Amino acid sequence: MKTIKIVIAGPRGRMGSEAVKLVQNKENYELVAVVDHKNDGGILSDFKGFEGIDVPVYSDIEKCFKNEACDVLIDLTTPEVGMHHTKTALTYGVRPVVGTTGFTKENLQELEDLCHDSSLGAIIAPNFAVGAVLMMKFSQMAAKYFNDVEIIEMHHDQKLDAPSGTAVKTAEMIRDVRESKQQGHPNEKETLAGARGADFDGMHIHSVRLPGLIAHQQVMFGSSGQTLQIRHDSYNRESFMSGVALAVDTVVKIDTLVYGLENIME
Ligand SMILES: NC(=O)c1ccc[n+]([C@@H]2O[C@H](COP(=O)([O-])OP(=O)(O)OC[C@H]3O[C@@H](n4cnc5c(N)ncnc54)[C@H](O)[C@@H]3O)[C@@H](O)[C@H]2O)c1
Ligand SMILES: O=C(O)C1=N[C@H](C(=O)O)CCC1
Repeated sequence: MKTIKIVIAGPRGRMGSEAVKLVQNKENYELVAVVDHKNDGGILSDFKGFEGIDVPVYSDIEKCFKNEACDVLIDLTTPEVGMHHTKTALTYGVRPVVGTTGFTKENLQELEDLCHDSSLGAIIAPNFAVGAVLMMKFSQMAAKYFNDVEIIEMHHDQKLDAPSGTAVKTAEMIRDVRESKQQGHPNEKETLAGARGADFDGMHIHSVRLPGLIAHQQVMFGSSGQTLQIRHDSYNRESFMSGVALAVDTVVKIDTLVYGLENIME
C-alpha cells in the first residue's frame, strides 16, 4: 500500500486533534507537517497533548508546501482560512480534503474551476459522519413524497457558522427533488425577527446552539395527518473519522472537485 503523505491544518482544534490521531494510527498515512497560526518553526510536540509527534509546524501554508513533499491537505479550520488553504493546496499540486464548513456557492465554484484547470481532485464534505450522510440521503428520498419540511440543526455553542454546512447540504439535496414551495401561511408574520428560521427555497432551517451538544440534526416532514422525522446524532468527533479516511483514500485517485461524502460512498 502506497504511503499517503498528509498535512493537517488546524491540528489543535476539536476536529483537527482527532484527525492527527487518525493519521498517526493508519499504517499507510504519514503526517509530514501541520499548519497552525501559533508556534511557526516549532514542532507539533511542543503543544500539550501531542507528545512524541515531532513534525514541523508552519503558520504560512505556502512555506509548508514549498518545504514539504505531500499528497493531501486535511483542512479543519475556519471558512476564510480554509478557503485560502484549499486554493493554495491546489496551486502546489496538493489534493485537499476539507471538513471546514461555511464555504459559499461562489467559493465552491472557484474551487471547482481550480480543480478542473489543475486536474487535481478535492473533496469538501460538510459532514464526514456516515450516519449523517444517510440522514441527508433519506431526507432527500422523503422529500419526493413530502413537500413540507423544516430542518433543525443543533450544535455546540463554539460553532462559528450558522446554519451548519450539513443543514445547507441537506436543503440543497432536498431542493433537487422537491417541488418548490413557500411553506407556512402566505400571510404569516414574524413578531420576533428570526422566529421562522432561515429561508431556503421556501423551507426553513433552524439553528440551535447549546453547550453539551456536539452535532445533531432533525429533518421534519409533514403532510395531512402525519409527520416523519429523520434524525442523526454525533456524540463524539471520532464519529467523523471513518469519513475523513474514506475522503483521503479517494481524493488521491480523482481529478475533480467532489462536494459531499454521499458522492463517494458506495
Ligand atoms: N465536515 C465535518 O464532518 C465536520 C465536523 C466537525 C466540524 N466541522 C467543521 O470543521 C471546522 C473546525 O471545527 P472545530 O470544531 O474543530 O473548530 P476548532 O475551533 O476547535 O478548530 C479550528 C482550529 O483552526 C485553527 N486555526 C484558526 N486559524 C488558523 C490558521 N490561520 N492556520 C491554521 N490553523 C488555524 C484554530 O487554532 C483551531 O485549532 C469548522 O468549520 C466546523 O464547522 C466539520
Ligand atoms: O462541530 C461542528 O462545527 C460541525 N460542523 C459541521 C457542519 O457545519 O455541518 C458538521 C458537524 C459538526
